[in-house]
Amino acid sequence: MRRAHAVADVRDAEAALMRRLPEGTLMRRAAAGLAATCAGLLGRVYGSRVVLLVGSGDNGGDALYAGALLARRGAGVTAALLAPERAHPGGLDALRAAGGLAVTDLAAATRLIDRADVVLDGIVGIGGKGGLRDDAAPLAAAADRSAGLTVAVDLPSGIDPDTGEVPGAAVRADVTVTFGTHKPGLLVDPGARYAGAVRLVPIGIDPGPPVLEALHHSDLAGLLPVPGELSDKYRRGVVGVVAGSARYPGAAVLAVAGALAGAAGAVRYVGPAADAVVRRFPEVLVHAGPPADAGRVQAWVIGPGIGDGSGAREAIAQVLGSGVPVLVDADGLALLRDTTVEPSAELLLTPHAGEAAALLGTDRAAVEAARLAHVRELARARRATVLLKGSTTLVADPVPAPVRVNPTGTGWLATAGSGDVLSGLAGSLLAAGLTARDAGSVAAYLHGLAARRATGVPGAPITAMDVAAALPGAWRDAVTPG
Ligand SMILES: NC(=O)C1=CN([C@@H]2O[C@H](COP(=O)(O)OP(=O)(O)OC[C@H]3O[C@@H](n4cnc5c(N)ncnc54)[C@H](OP(=O)(O)O)[C@@H]3O)[C@@H](O)[C@H]2O)[C@@H](O)CC1
Ligand SMILES: Nc1ncnc2c1ncn2[C@@H]1O[C@H](COP(=O)(O)OP(=O)(O)O)[C@@H](O)[C@H]1O
Ligand SMILES: [K+]
Repeated sequence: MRRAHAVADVRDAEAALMRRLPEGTLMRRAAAGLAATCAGLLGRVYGSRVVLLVGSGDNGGDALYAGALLARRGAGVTAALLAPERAHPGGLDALRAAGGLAVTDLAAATRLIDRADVVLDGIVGIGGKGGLRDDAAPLAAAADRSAGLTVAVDLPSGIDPDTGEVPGAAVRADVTVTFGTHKPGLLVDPGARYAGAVRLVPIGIDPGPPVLEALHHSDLAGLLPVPGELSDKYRRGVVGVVAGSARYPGAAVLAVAGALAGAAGAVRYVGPAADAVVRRFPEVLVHAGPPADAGRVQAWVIGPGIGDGSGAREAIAQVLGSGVPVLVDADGLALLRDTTVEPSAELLLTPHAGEAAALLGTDRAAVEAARLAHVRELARARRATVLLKGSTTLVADPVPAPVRVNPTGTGWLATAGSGDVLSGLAGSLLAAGLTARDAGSVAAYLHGLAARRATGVPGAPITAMDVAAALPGAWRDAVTPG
């Protein structure tokens, strides 16, 4: 599991450790890790051109000490000082002693950035508030234009470390070297898009429980169910899928395709698209009446393509009161706004940003700009586990617990119907006995992995059915050791 901690906890942990260590130890550890990464990226340090963007805090100090280490190995290092009178004095002395230069003329610095092999962004780190200020923004733009690599110190300056919100201009990094632990803003979009490849340099701090966590490949084997000797199709769990309509039969087929690739022993389809479903998947049990009469299931998936007619309203009331976990997606989410039935078991909602916005009474752009805050708010307000789809899919519980962020996926997943496959898959895992939190995050992981397998490298358009077809391979991949 990859974990991210709140800035306040990082600061407390840093203070606790610093009381036990000689002054400057943590900064030296950070700078050494940073310099090692830069050296690796440069290949040959001697004769390379390195520009440091240095702000007024310790983030700039890290950049200066790392610059000093590179200068000692023969790099030409110049620091552009954004706040000359407040630049970290020890770092500045170290850089000068190693033969590096410091400039305060930011126009001259911009010209140096154009020709740099590596630009180190030490403008601001976890002490940053708001977007980049006016003097720093042109330097960030120059680094973006430059052919050299931009390496962010701790996090790209201008992104909010705790939330991933990007309120103004920000540095776009190719690589981020972060210290001690990940910061939530590095893993959640839009901030994650600015971070590039993230490398963690341990500095010995112990910041306690995380606020965010991402499943790692090695976590999957422990979470995915494996049938035992005594398993039969009912013991493995039956998932009921209420999806599709005469108008949208495809949604039923796609949700069922996802459900069949999950861990349930059987899939029971309920709705008017049974013919289309059975033609494609003869193994599915079908039922044309309401869900209450369909036979036993261990979890329901309801919503994709069901519309908002009276049958759909009746169906959502029935499944919410059924006593088994329910996943609500797509049209089902709109119906949830009017239903008065209290869920009788775990509830997992799988909105995209637009659907989450509608449930919260805000707009899509607001949700996309502050995904972490909105997923938490929706989980609290609806007393449900919420899986917010999109790039960096998030899964939040209604009770205080780290939010899960999905590390797999590709922009090619943004294709019609891929969400239906995801809801079927997650519902199947719910039926197999996973909690809503595990079912949602494991499904998102496998779904993203399947999409990557289907799209290949460097990537090409894929359909939702391609994603479903790639799920068994993704599952095998996920449980293969090492
Ligand atoms: N914690 C740890 O374990 C370790 C932390 N370490 C390092 O320390 C870093 C944190 O250092 P920090 O606390 O000095 O804050 P930092 O991020 O440099 O910036 C604060 C200054 O920036 C300014 N400023 C604010 N917003 C701004 C903006 N938008 N645009 C421009 N400027 C802005 C603000 O100044 P003012 O508002 O007064 O002008 C303030 O003085 C951390 O990220 C890591 O790199 C490591 O060395 C080792 C262990
Ligand atoms: N930019 C993106 N990067 C990665 N994945 C994305 C992106 N946009 C959407 N997705 C994923 O694609 C799927 C789309 O689901 P959804 O919006 O419900 O579409 P549909 O309703 O057509 O099935 C979700 O799994 C979502 O997380
Ligand atoms: K930075």
